[in-house]
Amino acid sequence: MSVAIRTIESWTSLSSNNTYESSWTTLETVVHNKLEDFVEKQNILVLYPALNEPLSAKFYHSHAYKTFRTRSPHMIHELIHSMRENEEWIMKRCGDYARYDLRRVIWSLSILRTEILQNSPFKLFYDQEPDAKEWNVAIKRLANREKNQWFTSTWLFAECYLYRRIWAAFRRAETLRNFDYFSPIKFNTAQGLANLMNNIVIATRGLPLNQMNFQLMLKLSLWSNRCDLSNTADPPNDEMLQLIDEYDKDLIIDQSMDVWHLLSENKQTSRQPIVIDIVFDNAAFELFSDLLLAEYILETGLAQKVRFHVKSIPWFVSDVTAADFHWMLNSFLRNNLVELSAFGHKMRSLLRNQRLELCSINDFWTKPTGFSSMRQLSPCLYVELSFSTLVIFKGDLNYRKLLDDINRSSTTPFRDCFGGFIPTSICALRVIKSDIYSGMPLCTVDWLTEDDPHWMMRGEKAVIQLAVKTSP
Ligand SMILES: O=P(O)(O)OC[C@@]1(O)O[C@H](CO)[C@@H](O)[C@@H]1O
Repeated sequence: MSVAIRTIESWTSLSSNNTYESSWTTLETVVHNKLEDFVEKQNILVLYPALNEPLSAKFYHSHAYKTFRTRSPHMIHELIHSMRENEEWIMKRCGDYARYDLRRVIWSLSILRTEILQNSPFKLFYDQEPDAKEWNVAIKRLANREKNQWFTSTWLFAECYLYRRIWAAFRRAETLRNFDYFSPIKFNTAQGLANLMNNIVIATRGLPLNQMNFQLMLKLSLWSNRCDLSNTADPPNDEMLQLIDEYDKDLIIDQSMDVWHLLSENKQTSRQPIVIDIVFDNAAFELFSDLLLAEYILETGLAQKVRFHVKSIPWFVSDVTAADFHWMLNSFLRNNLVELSAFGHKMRSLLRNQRLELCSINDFWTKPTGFSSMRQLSPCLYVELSFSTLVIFKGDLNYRKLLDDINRSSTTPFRDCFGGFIPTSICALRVIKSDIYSGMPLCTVDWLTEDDPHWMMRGEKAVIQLAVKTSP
């Protein structure tokens, strides 16, 4: 969006003979015609996503289309800007030669940006990374079906490919191969929120075990998903904790009570130590609120262990990597704010006595596939999850992967959309940021869309959904 705004501004300042209004109208027509050209040339269908098909940018009225037309090119533009702006800082971390490597990386990123805007075919990976072969097989398979371009392939494949390409550009550079290029934005955001996090720590000390408090912690973790850094960059509200009840009006499906019943009944009956998994989404505030939820679950005996899952490479801008996790923990430990620092010490001791566990890195989480293929592609991970009482999937992308990114009718029951993926009971905490749904009340999506065709991209509405795995 802001890329378009910049173009508009520079154009209007050049055409000094025109009034602002007429230049604006002329420009709108130019932009519109250009868009029409693109739509026609690239065979974009001026339709909403087709039912029962995977989401794809080939549908003009879709978030996928918007992603590759504006969001992703803008994200790359911002990344280049951030690399330039942080050059000195990067050189301090990665050595003087990083200056030259940065030039090459920026050049590769600009090419990537152009490829998206021109809807070019996907290129193969020529790097030595263990997953390169697998990616190339998948790309060649798509090429055979003429679906190997940004706008014609599935959205999930293309967007995962985008982040794998960005990673490849940095991996090729000797001094930058282990540098997380999204870390400046993740670290700065987290640092700016220290006071808010400290206040929330104070307000949540010693919360007794009851349904209300459990729902509060679960919902805090849910609404923190509003604060990803790729889609909704708005900072969390200072009064977030106090506003949770008010946010209920935006909670379209709220199964938090069912989650409570599942866990509290399990606490009474289980003879085994109870394990719960959280598949993280975003770093900074969302990660903090997920840690708070884990702490509450352990303190109140709803589980004896909570395991965390992170991404193996920098992903979708703000997804949590192992380095982000450790960075955040250390930043708490070193913090001058007493309660935040005490929270850091508590987390560290829970990790040391293995009541919290950061699971070993698994590259399944960054594969361009939905979770229905986990059993086949990553059987050990599937088995590991099946020992858990509940897996909590955070965020929009995990939700899309749960549904295999297929646009089913919005009222299809949640569990019926998993394509057989049910290692254990599954809870999704998702702020809606894309055009895919399940288990929605009849007509809800139609009514919301009638009021505001872009509601699903705004990250204002949310769902808490649960699929219980019953014993065979
Ligand atoms: O997963 P998250 O952080 O909640 O969602 C972030 C997001 O930008 O990533 C996805 C792809 O762009 C979208 O589905 C979504 O809008």
